[in-house]
Amino acid sequence: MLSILSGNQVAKLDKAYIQSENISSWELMERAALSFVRDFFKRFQNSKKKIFVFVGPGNNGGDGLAIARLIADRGYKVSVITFSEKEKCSKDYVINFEKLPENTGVILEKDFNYELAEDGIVIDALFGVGINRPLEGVFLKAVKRLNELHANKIAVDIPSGLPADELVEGEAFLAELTVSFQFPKFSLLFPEHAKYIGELLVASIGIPEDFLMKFERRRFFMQESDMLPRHKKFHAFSHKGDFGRILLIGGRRGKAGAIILSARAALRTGSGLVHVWADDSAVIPLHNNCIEAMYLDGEKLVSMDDFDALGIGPGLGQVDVSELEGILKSFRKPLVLDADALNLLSENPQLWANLPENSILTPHLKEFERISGKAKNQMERLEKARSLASDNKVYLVLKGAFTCVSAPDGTQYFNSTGNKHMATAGSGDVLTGMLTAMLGQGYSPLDACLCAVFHHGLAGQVASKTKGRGTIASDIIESIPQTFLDLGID
Ligand SMILES: NC(=O)C1=CN([C@@H]2O[C@H](COP(=O)(O)OP(=O)(O)OC[C@H]3O[C@@H](n4cnc5c(N)ncnc54)[C@H](OP(=O)(O)O)[C@@H]3O)[C@@H](O)[C@H]2O)[C@@H](O)CC1
Ligand SMILES: Nc1ncnc2c1ncn2[C@@H]1O[C@H](COP(=O)(O)OP(=O)(O)O)[C@@H](O)[C@H]1O
Ligand SMILES: [K+]
Repeated sequence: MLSILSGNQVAKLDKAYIQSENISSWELMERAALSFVRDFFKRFQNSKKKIFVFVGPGNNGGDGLAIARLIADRGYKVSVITFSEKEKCSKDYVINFEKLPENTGVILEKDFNYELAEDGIVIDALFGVGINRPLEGVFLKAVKRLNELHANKIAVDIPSGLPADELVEGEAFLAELTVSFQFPKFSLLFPEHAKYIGELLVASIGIPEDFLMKFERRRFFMQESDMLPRHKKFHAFSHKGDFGRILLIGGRRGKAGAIILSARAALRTGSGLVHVWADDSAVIPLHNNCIEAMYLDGEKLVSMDDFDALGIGPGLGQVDVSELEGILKSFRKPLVLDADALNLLSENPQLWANLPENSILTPHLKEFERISGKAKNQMERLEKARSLASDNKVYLVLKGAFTCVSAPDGTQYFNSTGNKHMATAGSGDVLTGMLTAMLGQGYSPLDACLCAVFHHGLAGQVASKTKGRGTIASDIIESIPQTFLDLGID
């Protein structure tokens, strides 16, 4: 798994890796620059726009100089704007400065009049993870000016001004694209920083995942390569019982849609048998929209033990707390709690005691706030999520961009799939169905969380390729099978 290191671990990582590989720090910087340039040309190949690279005094500036050289080598017109005399800059900055081709325009800040082409491309290599105070002086002036400019703007490693692990103070570069090296810096995952980051790409510089794990094992960024080993394998003689018999509870008082979405998502995730326990108002919509699911009247339910997994909450409404308490007491395996079930939990904290260990809770930000109180910002929210998961021995799936799965052992896993088009009614119900399906198939709760969250995001990406902002939850469901095909999981 890909670890997310804190900014102050980067220099240590760098040092250990170059020692173990017997390469120079310059070579590692060259790899970073090469991988940036690869992503850069995916977007700007054949662009006639003028390119301006703004470099700071440290290794982020060094990256910028190497990037300027590599772009200029391909015949593009590049200007470098630097703010510091060479003597005050890092070793690899100096090496790369001296390697700049002669046709690169180098402008020292004091000669710089800030008349930049509106239709140019700006590459921000002022500061990376080594920033240790808010921007001020000439750097602040430059970033403010660049932020007013209608040019294409790309940040190297992290938009200058953002600290690697904390919330920004003051000004920062507003990028449309951020190419972060090796792993996303923690602060790039905060919703508060969305406007600075634009699209986020993570560019490998070749340091293996297990090498990163020597430095950090508390925060991970989920990768496609993590999926295959976590998925369950079925064989030629597998029967529908092996694919799980699940029960979804919700869809009460005219809110059938939510539980139908969950049921359809569970079936598309490969669930063998899907039962829906709702009230009478759901019978006709269920039969019309999901003929594969079985309707169940709670009155006639004999034993919960018949089910491999249970998902409860979508469209459940405000049921009596004793009903939820009864269900929790009679089902002793990990289950999935979402939506109204989470609201009941927040209003009736005594229910925590009845939650089976390793259950999965899937709040969005508002539901999470009801459970755990207001948080000042995402950092505080993530800490609350971590404590809630470990104090109560549950998996907490805090939904949103970069959904975070907090495990009972305190580890946090951030999702790398999904996009803004998933912010549509019912997409959370889809996730509940997928999670319950995987639990029912015998995935461990951790594997169910990681696989369901990852595939759910991928399905959103697949759906939005053709539907864009018109993507609806049903499109996400219909795209689930493609995600299994794409990842080679049969
Ligand atoms: N292993 C990896 O992942 C690799 C990482 N690589 C790259 O290295 C980058 C980290 O480089 P880095 O450590 O040299 O820090 P960097 O961000 O350039 O800034 C430090 C300089 O800025 C200064 N300074 C700080 N704040 C300031 C302020 N507000 N206003 C003014 N000055 C300020 C500070 O000096 P100070 O003033 O504190 O003495 C120092 O001179 C990383 O982000 C990535 O791009 C790749 O090359 C390959 C491998
Ligand atoms: N901007 C976004 N980027 C990625 N995923 C998103 C984004 N917005 C929402 N999602 C995903 O969509 C789902 C929305 O869930 P939720 O808010 O519970 O929706 P609903 O209650 O309508 O079913 C979550 O899984 C969330 O991670
Ligand atoms: K930068």
